Amino acid sequence: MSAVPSLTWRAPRARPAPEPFRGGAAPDEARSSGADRADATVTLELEGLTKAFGATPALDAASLRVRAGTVHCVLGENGAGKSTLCNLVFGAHSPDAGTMRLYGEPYAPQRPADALAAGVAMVHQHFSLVPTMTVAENLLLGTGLRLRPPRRELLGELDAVADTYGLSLDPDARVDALPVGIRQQVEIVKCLLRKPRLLLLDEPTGVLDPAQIESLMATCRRIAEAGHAVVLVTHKLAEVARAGDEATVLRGGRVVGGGPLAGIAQSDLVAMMVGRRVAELDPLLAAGLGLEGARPEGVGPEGSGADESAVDAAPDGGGPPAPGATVPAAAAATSAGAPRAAALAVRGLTVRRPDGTTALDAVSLTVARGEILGVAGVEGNGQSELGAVLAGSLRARSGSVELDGHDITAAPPARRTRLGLGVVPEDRLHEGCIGELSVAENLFLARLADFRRYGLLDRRALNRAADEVVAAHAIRTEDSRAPMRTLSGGNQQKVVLARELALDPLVCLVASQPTRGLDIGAVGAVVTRLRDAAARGCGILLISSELSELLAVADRIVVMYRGRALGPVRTGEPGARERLGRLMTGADA
Ligand SMILES: Nc1ncnc2c1ncn2[C@@H]1O[C@H](COP(=O)(O)OP(=O)(O)OP(=O)(O)O)[C@@H](O)[C@H]1O
Repeated sequence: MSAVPSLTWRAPRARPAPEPFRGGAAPDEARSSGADRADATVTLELEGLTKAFGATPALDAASLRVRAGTVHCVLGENGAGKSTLCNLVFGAHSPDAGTMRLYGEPYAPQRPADALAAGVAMVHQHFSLVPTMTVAENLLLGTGLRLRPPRRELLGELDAVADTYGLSLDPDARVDALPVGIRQQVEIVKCLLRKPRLLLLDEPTGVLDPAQIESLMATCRRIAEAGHAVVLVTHKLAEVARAGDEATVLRGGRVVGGGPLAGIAQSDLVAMMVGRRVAELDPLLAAGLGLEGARPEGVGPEGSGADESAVDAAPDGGGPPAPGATVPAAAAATSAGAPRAAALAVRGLTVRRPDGTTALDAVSLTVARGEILGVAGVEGNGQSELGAVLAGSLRARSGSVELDGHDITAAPPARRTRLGLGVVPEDRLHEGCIGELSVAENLFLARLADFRRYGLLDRRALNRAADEVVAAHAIRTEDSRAPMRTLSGGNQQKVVLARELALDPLVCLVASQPTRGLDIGAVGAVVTRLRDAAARGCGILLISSELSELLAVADRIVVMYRGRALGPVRTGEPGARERLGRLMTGADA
């Protein structure tokens, strides 16, 4: 284990007096006069805020103060109550007990419209845009019916946002044709157009690429420097370091610590988040958190002997280790010289988008048994389409896909699953699970027939089996019979991963952004499970926007650039990160 990568908190900033939000006046007069009367240095004050969902205590007597002119980070494990806190402030839920004050005035929003009228805007974990409408139509919807400005005015305001924050959008693009990172930017711009005094950002960076994250962090700083406030929910300490002034850490719904970041050591912050002292942070965990320098330069998984001659060089011969064989992770990737069977072979995949542009351009790649092949790239270069074609939800124009020697090019998803293809989709909520079904049903979605007795579903056996998986994967739910939609975002992700990793047989796992939204401990657990699966002979295609994570986990990495698969780059070779960076920007394409 190596030491925690060095990370310095920024010094606290001088706090300028609140001033009108750049680009326009406050939405209503009452707001600014309220602010004048009250303690202008505190934007939001929560006192004893409590919320339970049935028997589940989501937030337990939480108190915190968000000062004007600051970015206040809210941190904690999956299910700690972070989204619940934001939803209470945004009026999406009502507290069971406790009080809120906004700029010193009593504040009790009954619905999001009340919060918006008070100058509080929120970017949710999950998208709230209408996919079949254009960006402009969505933004017009976002302004509310009463104050709906004409399109001309909207375009002017979009220009102002672009000037101030560097976030420019094509107003005529249809939302469903946009990559997820750009969709998230539309959500953010929708909030900025409201000129909020308090912006709540609930894990906004999961779908953003590094440049977009940097631009969002700069946006947070600009809002704070204009005297307003941002509540930033994140699992990434690098973002806390980049943009935060103060932090509050939640665990099990309770505030367990926090304060100005200048006065908190990073190790103390991590200890507060996970509930125990962590002397050293595993580089893999650090990578999952987006901390740069998590792994020494050019050092990949030990002894990686994966074939690096060409993207589509298919190893042949050499069977997988026996299922369940306890091969150390590094050893599975080793077998230097011994060619290994292809778990997945993709040849010449070509996909065109509805607008005629090329999403995949003759992509060929091979994932060997026991290998973790990473797929890197700036968002929107074909990674999503590659994942969708492999999952069977998108048809390629030409090319072929073979799983363990079986042609699955035109196979429906169920046949792919039967043959041993696990899929963790990018959009877990809409494609990975069914919100209205129970956690247990979601965990065994493809295997419900195994629990049939006398033609009926043996729910008791199903729930018992689910309880075991829930415990093994540290999924936070009161009951495995609870509807999936009641789980926190990170816990939904854990369910999808647990289900796909339990497939039998599991020949290949296509995992798109599998650690997105996971807390510090869960990222480490996922990385370990992926390595264990590879050690058992499963091939893993790991599509991730976290280059550090790919460098830490994968044997080889291909880069998607304008629909082409470039590379591969072996993670162990010196200068791997630089080479990948050049491929991602097209410099070496
Ligand atoms: N609508 C709901 N119905 C039932 N339980 C809920 C609901 N919303 C949240 N919960 C529960 O409240 C607890 C806190 O959830 P919350 O979404 O606030 O966590 P979080 O800290 O945001 O987690 P994550 O990092 O995974 O997003 C969890 O146990 C969750 O299952």
